Amino acid sequence: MSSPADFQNEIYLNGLGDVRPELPTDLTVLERLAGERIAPAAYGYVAGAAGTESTARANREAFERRRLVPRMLRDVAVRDLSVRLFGQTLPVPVLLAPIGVLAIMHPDGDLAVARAAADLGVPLVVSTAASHSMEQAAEANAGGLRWFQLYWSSDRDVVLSFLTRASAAGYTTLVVTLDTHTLGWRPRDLDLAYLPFLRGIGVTNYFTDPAFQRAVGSPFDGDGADREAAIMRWAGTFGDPSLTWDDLDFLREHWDGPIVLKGIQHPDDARRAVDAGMDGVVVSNHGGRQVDGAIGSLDALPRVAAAVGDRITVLFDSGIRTGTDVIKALALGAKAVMLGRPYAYGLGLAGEAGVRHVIRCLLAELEIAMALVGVTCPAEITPELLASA
Ligand SMILES: Cc1cc2nc3c(=O)[nH]c(=O)nc-3n(C[C@H](O)[C@H](O)[C@H](O)COP(=O)(O)O)c2cc1C
Ligand SMILES: O=C(O)C(=O)c1ccccc1
Repeated sequence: MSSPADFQNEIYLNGLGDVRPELPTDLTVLERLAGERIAPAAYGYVAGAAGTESTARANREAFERRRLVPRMLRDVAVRDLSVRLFGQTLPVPVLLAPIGVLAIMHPDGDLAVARAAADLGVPLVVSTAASHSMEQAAEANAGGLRWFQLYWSSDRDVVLSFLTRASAAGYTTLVVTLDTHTLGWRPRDLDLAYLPFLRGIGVTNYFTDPAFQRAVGSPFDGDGADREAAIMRWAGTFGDPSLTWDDLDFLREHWDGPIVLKGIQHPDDARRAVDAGMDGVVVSNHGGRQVDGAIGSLDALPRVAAAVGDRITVLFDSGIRTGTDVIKALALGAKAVMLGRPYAYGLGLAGEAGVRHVIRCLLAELEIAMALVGVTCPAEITPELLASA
């Protein structure tokens, strides 16, 4: 049986034949490389964050501030990275975060990511704003575990249609993103006046949707004069800032599987998620892309985890860059984490191979670090592994 940590041996053995990895194995270095090689507007869209980007920095700083305290002589020869979530076994406590408009990184976009995820056994969350349709992504992800991320459109017919399509395409869990009913103020994109959607990227799920097509006026082929009308319709209905907690009943009624709320930072909101009958929350600040000055996501995690206890599942994202980051988030109460920007950079640098590289680096480092801090499985990762602040 191969394990993620074997990637380390593979790299060193390849070195005997003078073959070295084509991309950096430190994902923060890979991020810098992406800044040098990827077209500025596209790179800026991915790397950018809201305002002065202080929250994006706070996300990283919250990880830097916490330190692990390794334990010795605990027999870590046999490791099992799997976790049980919502009645499913995930091979690793890591999922790929939903990232829209991936085609700005590489023409294969979501298909390359979906293939790499299925191949490496990493569950994938496909974005509503994907560059390929959710059905195409599902096909590329055949045999993989996939969840669907919903941007809750102000057009309820479109929401219903998305839920029906997602269920039919084998998406098991619904991730509802609450923090982006409106785009944050993003100076990098504003300064370049660059928004991919207005160029028709990231709208495929809408353009292929029968309810959306009806609203624009059929027949609609996504071309010519129709196209502009469709993009404007998208811009006008993408989010619904009027939503409240009561609206969650609508989703419960129309989605059979687990529902997870993404973008939770306050413990009271986490409690409300429990009260609303949700199955989980993702502690996330959208990678600092929405509210500049918001709390670093890892700093929000302990109080959210304490608020919900074991009643629902706590997931985490925003700032995961290394295997030890995963350990820190799990130690503070997350059951699993979502990896964001790094895999988009991998995609931009080297397509599917780049995504594979990023995933393999993160998981290898995670398994190795788990063994070195003295744990054999995610359940053994507890707050005692952290130095008290
Ligand atoms: C380019 C880009 C596009 C994103 N698109 C979506 C999206 O469509 N849906 C969503 O819920 N989150 C989206 N996110 C947020 C990610 O799911 C995740 O919360 C964030 O990337 C975590 O921060 P990190 O990448 O710095 O770790 C996007 C993030 C980036 C960088
Ligand atoms: O760019 C984003 O952060 C994002 O999540 C997004 C994706 C699609 C539409 C609008 C925002």
